[in-house]
Amino acid sequence: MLKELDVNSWVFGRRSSLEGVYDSVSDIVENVRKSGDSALFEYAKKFDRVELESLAVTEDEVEAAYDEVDGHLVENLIEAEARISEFHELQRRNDLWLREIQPGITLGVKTTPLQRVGCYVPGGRASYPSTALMTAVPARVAGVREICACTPPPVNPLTIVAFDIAGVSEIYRAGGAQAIAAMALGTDSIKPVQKIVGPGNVYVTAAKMMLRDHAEIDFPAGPSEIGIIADSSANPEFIAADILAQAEHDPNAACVLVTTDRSLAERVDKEVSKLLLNAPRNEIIEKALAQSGFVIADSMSQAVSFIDEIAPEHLSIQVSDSLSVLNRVRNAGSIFVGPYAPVACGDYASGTNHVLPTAGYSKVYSGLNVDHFCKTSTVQIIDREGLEDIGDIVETLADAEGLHAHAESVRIRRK
Ligand SMILES: NC(=O)c1ccc[n+]([C@@H]2O[C@H](COP(=O)([O-])OP(=O)(O)OC[C@H]3O[C@@H](n4cnc5c(N)ncnc54)[C@H](O)[C@@H]3O)[C@@H](O)[C@H]2O)c1
Ligand SMILES: N[C@H](CO)Cc1c[nH]c[nH+]1
Ligand SMILES: [Zn+2]
Repeated sequence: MLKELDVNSWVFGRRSSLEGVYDSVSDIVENVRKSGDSALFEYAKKFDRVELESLAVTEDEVEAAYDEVDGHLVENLIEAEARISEFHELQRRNDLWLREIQPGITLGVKTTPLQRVGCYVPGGRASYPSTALMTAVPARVAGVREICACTPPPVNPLTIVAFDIAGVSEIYRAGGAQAIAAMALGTDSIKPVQKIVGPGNVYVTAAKMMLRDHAEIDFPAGPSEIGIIADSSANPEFIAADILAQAEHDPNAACVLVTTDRSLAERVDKEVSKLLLNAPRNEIIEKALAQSGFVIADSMSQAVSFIDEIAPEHLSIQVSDSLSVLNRVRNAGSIFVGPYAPVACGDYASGTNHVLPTAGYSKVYSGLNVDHFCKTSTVQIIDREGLEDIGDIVETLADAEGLHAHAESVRIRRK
């Protein structure tokens, strides 16, 4: 079931799966640009098989959603929200910090939340109330005033409840590339946003990449991935369970086991086949496993460098000296250390964020956090004494650049 992989060609294949949908996504974007709301109604019928009556979810519908869902589920959502909020509160920066660098010169940084952001919450092959929390809670913690959200119809009432718990002010029934286009370009019903965050399938991710001139984005957060680094001390059943857990998201999901022990790879393979027999989403999993597999490394150092090349969305460390691997590894969206840290804990309830870069992008992007919803301005407070101190440098360098007016703006004050 799991085949041996070549790291380089696997990494290349992961990136190119997005390129395959750019043409169809650009048609969808153009249609939303031209026809706005009516394109959203049309695509809901075509892709989600829903005849929409309206795009916006009303306050009455939010109230009705609470009546529809089991109270026990709501309690669990509230508990998860509290854990996610607590971890994200720790990430908040001071609104303003100032430090006197020398007499007369004080420098600092002022942090300002974005005004209006859009959260995309997937809903094609599964519904994702947890992602409603993961996208909106950091925005709320950052202080964003207007948090709008799009998710494909029909919208699960639990997702509506999760939006409400997280503090979302506007919810729209729109999915896929068309939802991203609507939030980036605006339609009659959906006011454009400054930034779009949230995960989705290849269509959603391609649309985010294409519309970056109109709305800033978090990063490409496409089909789920797990990388596992393991040695002979690892439990093959636990590893197989983690593989299935990410594979069940999407036929384009991918799982890679990197190990120094070939016999572990064989045992994991057997466990995967066993677990698959009772997996309700086995059709999706089998497709995802077709682009998954294992890599045999000669040493733990080589295993770490393979993981760094793969740069997985999630990394599970299943080795005897896990802290040494944690210290050495550079590229992974979120890292799960030890046999009792399944990725599913981060998906729902440890408090960390599950919106993470995929397709090798954890080499350059961080997972979703409070900073994604803020921007900073540097500040300088300079008095006469401070200006006297740095005035010569400014005048000299400005003159050297031939920028007379720059130099003069200092000279005029020092007269
Ligand atoms: N990286 C992360 O942080 C993260 C987190 C959670 C989920 N995910 C991923 O999010 C994805 C969710 O995918 P999903 O499909 O369930 O939901 P989705 O909401 O991303 O996509 C559903 C939408 O895709 C569009 N679509 C479907 N087929 C299409 C086609 N042929 N052409 C154009 N558009 C089409 C439709 O508009 C539909 O509403 C999975 O890949 C999952 O692994 C990633
Ligand atoms: N594993 C997903 C990120 O790739 C997040 C998620 C949501 N629900 C379950 N899992
Ligand atoms: Zn998951």
